[in-house]
Amino acid sequence: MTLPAGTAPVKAEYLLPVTNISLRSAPDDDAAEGTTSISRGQTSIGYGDARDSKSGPSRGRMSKEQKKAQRGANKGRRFGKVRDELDLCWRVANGAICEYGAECRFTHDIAAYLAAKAQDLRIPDTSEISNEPPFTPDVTNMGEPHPGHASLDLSTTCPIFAETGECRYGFKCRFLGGHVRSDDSGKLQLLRDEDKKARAASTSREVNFVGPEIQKLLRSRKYPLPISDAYLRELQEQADAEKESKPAADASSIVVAEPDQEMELEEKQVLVKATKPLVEELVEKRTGEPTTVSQVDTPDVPMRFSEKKRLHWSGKTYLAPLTTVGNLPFRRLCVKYGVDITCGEMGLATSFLAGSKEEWSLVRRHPAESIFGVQVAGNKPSTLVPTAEVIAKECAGNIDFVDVNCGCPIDLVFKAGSGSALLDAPGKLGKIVVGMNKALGEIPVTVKLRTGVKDGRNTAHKLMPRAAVEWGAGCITLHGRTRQQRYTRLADWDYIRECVDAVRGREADEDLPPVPIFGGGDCYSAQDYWSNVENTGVDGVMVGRGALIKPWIFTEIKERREWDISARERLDIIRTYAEYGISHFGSDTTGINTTRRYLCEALSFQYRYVPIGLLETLPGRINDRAPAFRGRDELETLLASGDSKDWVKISEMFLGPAPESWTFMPKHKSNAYGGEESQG
Ligand SMILES: Cc1cc2nc3c(=O)[nH]c(=O)nc-3n(C[C@H](O)[C@H](O)[C@H](O)COP(=O)(O)O)c2cc1C
Repeated sequence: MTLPAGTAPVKAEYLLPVTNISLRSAPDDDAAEGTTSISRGQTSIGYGDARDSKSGPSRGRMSKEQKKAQRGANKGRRFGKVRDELDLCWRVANGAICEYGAECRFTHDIAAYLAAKAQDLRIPDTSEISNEPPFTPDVTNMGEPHPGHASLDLSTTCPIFAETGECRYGFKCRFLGGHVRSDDSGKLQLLRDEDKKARAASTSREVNFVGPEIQKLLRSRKYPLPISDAYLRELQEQADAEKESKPAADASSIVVAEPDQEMELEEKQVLVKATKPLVEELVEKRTGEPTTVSQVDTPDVPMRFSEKKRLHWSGKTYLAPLTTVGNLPFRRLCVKYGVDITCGEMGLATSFLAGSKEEWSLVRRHPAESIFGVQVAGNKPSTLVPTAEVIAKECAGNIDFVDVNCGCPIDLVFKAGSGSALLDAPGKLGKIVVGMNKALGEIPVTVKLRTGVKDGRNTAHKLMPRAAVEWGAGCITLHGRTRQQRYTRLADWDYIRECVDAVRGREADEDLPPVPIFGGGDCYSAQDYWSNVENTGVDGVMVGRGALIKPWIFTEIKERREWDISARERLDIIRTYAEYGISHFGSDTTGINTTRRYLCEALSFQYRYVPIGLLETLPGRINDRAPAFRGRDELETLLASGDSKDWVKISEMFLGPAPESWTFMPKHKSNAYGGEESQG
């Protein structure tokens, strides 16, 4: 049988009978990039929030394309919290005394709370998993029920307690039986493992908690920002001076003007002045030779470029920043499978400065993430530079780089002049990168670009040499697509090679050592990875969807092999994700169901993997559409299901039954679980 071009070459024996042969509907990665994010509060627009958000354009005001893009997508994705029936006071839950006493609005009655609480959970070991339905044992069967408290299973293991020697969820934990015992009087006591606690302090504790006090200071604009203030004053003074001295400007000394670029002449002149001392410092640092021009730095800007850390990233693997799905548990999973560099989800500078709790949660890092950065988006120095300064101060010692998003394609971000709009505003971008470099002290600034805004009008080859040589970017990543281009067309790796050449040429002219350059787009196998490195001269490939669909891709890349992973091994990955999710989101009822939601988001990518053992030719390709196929066993078939009800079923193997009140709204209406969408 001949399959249509662009179809994954699945061997005949795995294809479903001819009458059933249909291609799976093409996954919409544009929608995924644009609509996966949860609403992170009013001040915040994540990659996906733009269209999910109430503040997005009304349908009446949308363009034809916007309306088309929305068709079939779940616009108002909201994920409510699932709570216990009785709400136990947090202090009492941790064995402490609540100062509010009888006035507290939460219950202090532990026995009553436990009587109403859903029963303990147990995450089955993979050795208990079979390849046939029901696959996992009934996790609601309790191994060792507590004689006095029916909801407690003394045989269970709490992933947080097992890792850190204590569980911050105390009596609220859904694995409570794993860290509670009755004392002689029959009273329940929470357990602690002091040795493990001490050991875990450096290996398991997440870092970069920016708490309510700092958030409040930011909200009230009382957070001190001396470096940003000095830099912004400097820019302002230069702008004023330029205005006064008009038309004295010598246009020949000004940075290359692009006919289609929106930057004003004045703005460019300011940039030239503002960046000059920094360029000289950089040249001196990278060549070891003194420059001829004066290089006195602004006295109230303490950090000099010469103190910047250089990034030695050549040969390292890099997981792309991925809103919603690139959360901490997922990044940790990719570290387990070999990734070296991880980057948090995009956060908005304005939301960081507004003290948004949700935005500040994006800077959290797991100690397993050995090279970790935070990504910010914004449209001007006056928001991005202060954001960098706060990050440098609050995350000191726990952050390896800050990345500027110059690629986000979504309308609300683009129209505000942020994300990919910066590709057409080199003057502004230069001021942003230079200012952030100052504000960040020794922490490097990196930039992530698309090739350009419009098809046929690439700009990256002009921006990248300037970012490397003039603005002091510590690393550049280039996604080989324009803003306009959709994921259905392949990334332009030839152009990526041109951009690498342009940077290397400029560095050679200035006698500067190379900054690392990562290319990105469509990498789905070790073969893709290494051929892109060899053919284009990039230092590495940033992997996005390839890692979402097959988180083990980093092992393949490192070991230069294609891994015919079994369904059971994949289930092991899912189990690990569930454990990491609980560690991060919490082991109480709310945390379990938040983990379930993000696990389902992860599965909404993982189901797309067509096992390579089923293919006629290797390697698999990311853009191939899968015909309807069955796996080598029923478990493999289940893992290939695009039905969100199956993703929930898989989550139930590890997280217990989904509560009735729980809903999951995937990106497409057609397969919503639990909500109205699924019923109508
Ligand atoms: C679901 C999703 C979320 C994304 N979120 C971000 C983001 O927060 N910041 C960013 O710079 N790029 C984001 N991107 C783009 C990726 O980082 C990457 O550049 C792009 O997917 C191309 O790489 P790939 O072909 O390997 O997926 C996102 C992409 C997807 C599919």
